[in-house]
Amino acid sequence: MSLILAVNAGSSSLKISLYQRVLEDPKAPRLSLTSTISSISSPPARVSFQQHPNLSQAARHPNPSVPSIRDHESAFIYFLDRLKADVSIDRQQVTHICHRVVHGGDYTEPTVISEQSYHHIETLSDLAPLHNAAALSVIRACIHALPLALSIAFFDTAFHRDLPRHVSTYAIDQKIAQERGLKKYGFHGLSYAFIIDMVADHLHKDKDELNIIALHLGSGASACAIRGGKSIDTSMGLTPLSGLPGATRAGDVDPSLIFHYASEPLSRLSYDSAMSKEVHVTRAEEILNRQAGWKALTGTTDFGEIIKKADLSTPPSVAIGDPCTLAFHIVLGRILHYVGAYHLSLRGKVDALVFAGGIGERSQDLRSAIGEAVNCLGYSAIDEHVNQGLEHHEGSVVDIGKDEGGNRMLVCRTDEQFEMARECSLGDAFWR
Ligand SMILES: Nc1ncnc2c1ncn2[C@@H]1O[C@H](COP(=O)(O)OP(=O)(O)O)[C@@H](O)[C@H]1O
Ligand SMILES: CC(=O)OP(=O)(O)O
Ligand SMILES: [Mg+2]
Repeated sequence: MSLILAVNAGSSSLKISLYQRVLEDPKAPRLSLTSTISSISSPPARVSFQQHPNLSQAARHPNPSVPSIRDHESAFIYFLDRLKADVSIDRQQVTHICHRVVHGGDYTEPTVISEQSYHHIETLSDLAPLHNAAALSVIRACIHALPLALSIAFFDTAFHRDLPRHVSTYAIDQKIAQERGLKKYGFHGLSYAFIIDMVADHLHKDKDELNIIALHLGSGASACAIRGGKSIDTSMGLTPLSGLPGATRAGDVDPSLIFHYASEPLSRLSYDSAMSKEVHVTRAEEILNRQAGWKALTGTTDFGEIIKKADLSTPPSVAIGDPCTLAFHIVLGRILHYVGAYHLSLRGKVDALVFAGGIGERSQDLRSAIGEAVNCLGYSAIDEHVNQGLEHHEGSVVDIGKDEGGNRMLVCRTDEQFEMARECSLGDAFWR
């Protein structure tokens, strides 16, 4: 039996799933166990560890906190210890390990980790300061613990490889842009690839005829306009900083803001934090990636907490005094900005608006507020009964719209680990 381990180092979490490859049906690897270690960036980290067949049962228990987890590497080592102690799986059966690597630069296909590809990912660390170095620390730990397994990197950027040139090009000197690879790359691609598959299936449409606006809203948040199953625009850019605000990321600001924000010179410095020991980021990147976002506005990275405290009945036109209400409206307003723009990019031919990610899947209040605003564009009104009780609905995609006449409103329980395991299982080159 071949086991595929899929590891997803997000900015605030480490999600790991173990699958069995099914020879007769390689596009459907079978889940054996899954673990999520969340709040890594705002300790104590919380851990869920669920084994098949008790997956949904275990999900109902609160996740215990584990103070010894300080970063992605210690989170992964904790997972390996649990695997050894709690599960009777022979680790030698893990033949393939899939790693989500956020920035792949000009690598647009899944790539076996070698000295050369490792170095390539390392050189891109400055372009994904919350991600690439963390993923590399887990890759090293994996190679150490499971030296015989094949480690493969799957890139978030790959999905956006065919962005139209006028979308991916910044209005700067093109000679410098090309020499240094300064363009819009886009991220959350594994999630968008999964979403397209699941939504096409749900709507009984061919993937290459599917037009959707997808919102991946988590600690990092992005929007994507998808036409004919392909990304035609997305809100993140050269790095995962631009576009929507995130837990600790500012999202779009006037680029000149940073020169007025910091009083000290913005010199290059070696940033030594528990999250990413080796990344060299400028002070500007440090401020905009780690000291901003809704954490800077409210003191918490947890958007669920913010929504609980916000006064959602206050319309944004009224002066907002309280930070949680302000943070909620900033996030809502920026999301609507992209939905409106992408509705136009797709010339109004949109099959569905899709919510995904930790916040998109869990925040009924944010979905309600977005639903109310986009109704004027022909999107179906939200069925609050379904929207508020999503946990009672099984499956990867749930319709939260009231009528099937308008553009559909869907929630997709995205699964980047499954997407990697599927691509790995289908990739003949990895099984020779
Ligand atoms: N009930 C909830 N309502 C709204 N947001 C939530 C809720 N539970 C968790 N979240 C948010 O989801 C985020 C994690 O999303 P996720 O997509 O898993 O993160 P990552 O970006 O690390 O992959 C948390 O930072 C938190 O803000
Ligand atoms: C690209 C990105 O921001 O990813 P995540 O949301 O997992 O941190
Ligand atoms: Mg994520």
